[in-house]
Amino acid sequence: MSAVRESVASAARVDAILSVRDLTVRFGSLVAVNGVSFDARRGHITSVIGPNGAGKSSLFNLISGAFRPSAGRVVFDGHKVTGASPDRMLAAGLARSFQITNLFFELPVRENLRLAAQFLANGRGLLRPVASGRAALQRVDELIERFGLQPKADELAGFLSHGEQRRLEIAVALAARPRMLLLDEPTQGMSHTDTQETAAMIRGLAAESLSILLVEHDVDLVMNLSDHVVVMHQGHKLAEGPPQQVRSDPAVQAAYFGDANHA
Ligand SMILES: Nc1ncnc2c1ncn2[C@@H]1O[C@H](COP(=O)(O)OP(=O)(O)OP(=O)(O)O)[C@@H](O)[C@H]1O
Repeated sequence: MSAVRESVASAARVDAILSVRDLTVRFGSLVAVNGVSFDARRGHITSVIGPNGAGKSSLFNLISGAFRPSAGRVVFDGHKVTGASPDRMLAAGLARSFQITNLFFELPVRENLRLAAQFLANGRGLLRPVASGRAALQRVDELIERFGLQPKADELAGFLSHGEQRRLEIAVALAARPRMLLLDEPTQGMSHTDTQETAAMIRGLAAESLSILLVEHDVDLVMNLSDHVVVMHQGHKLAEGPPQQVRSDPAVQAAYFGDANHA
């Protein structure tokens, strides 16, 4: 490798908050994710797209620690976190929001946020304090305002609308001040208006230096939001690059947009 290429490669590495290398997961004879490598840069919105069954959710689950890879590694902020549980990932600064899985429906909105701001789970069902009660309450107030949840703050999470629950889910993921947020289809099941609001919210978070990895079906949303797009197809990485470059890549058009047009 030439000196210039080497220094460019090294600059890219310095800027990467998340590096995925040769990540692979097999389910029996099916290789759902097959040797996938990419970097997500600090403060950027990186998105993973691909047609149905491409391996997006499996990749998300591998990165967030829900699945253990058959091979490959995940490095977050310089630390190897391959196969670490979601709780350990959160403690390291990598939060995930996966549909509506982090909410206590029988508790008020405010209490859901307070628990997430004050404690981290340790994977054995035990909670360890990470912020004082006062600091946690301050964080809760910030998040309630930030996510427009003031009118709902004292309602039970189970009584919120679907869109509000998705918003609260993201607020809960952010309560412990992670440096990176993984989002799996954050606008799934949302109205057009809620989708636009969520997109603006994601953009706002990135503008405040939060690094974001988005796994998403909605091509237009991804193309509008992302700094960098990774396209998956049949478990492999098919292409990656800035949105416009990826959109015009003939292999992507054939494999992805062709399929999408006929979906
Ligand atoms: N836990 C599992 N056990 C067995 N096979 C699985 C499992 N999870 C996913 N698969 C298979 O792996 C392949 C990739 O699935 P995955 O859900 O990762 O794709 P996707 O791109 O997220 O698809 P979609 O957009 O439809 O959600 C599919 O063939 C799926 O059936």
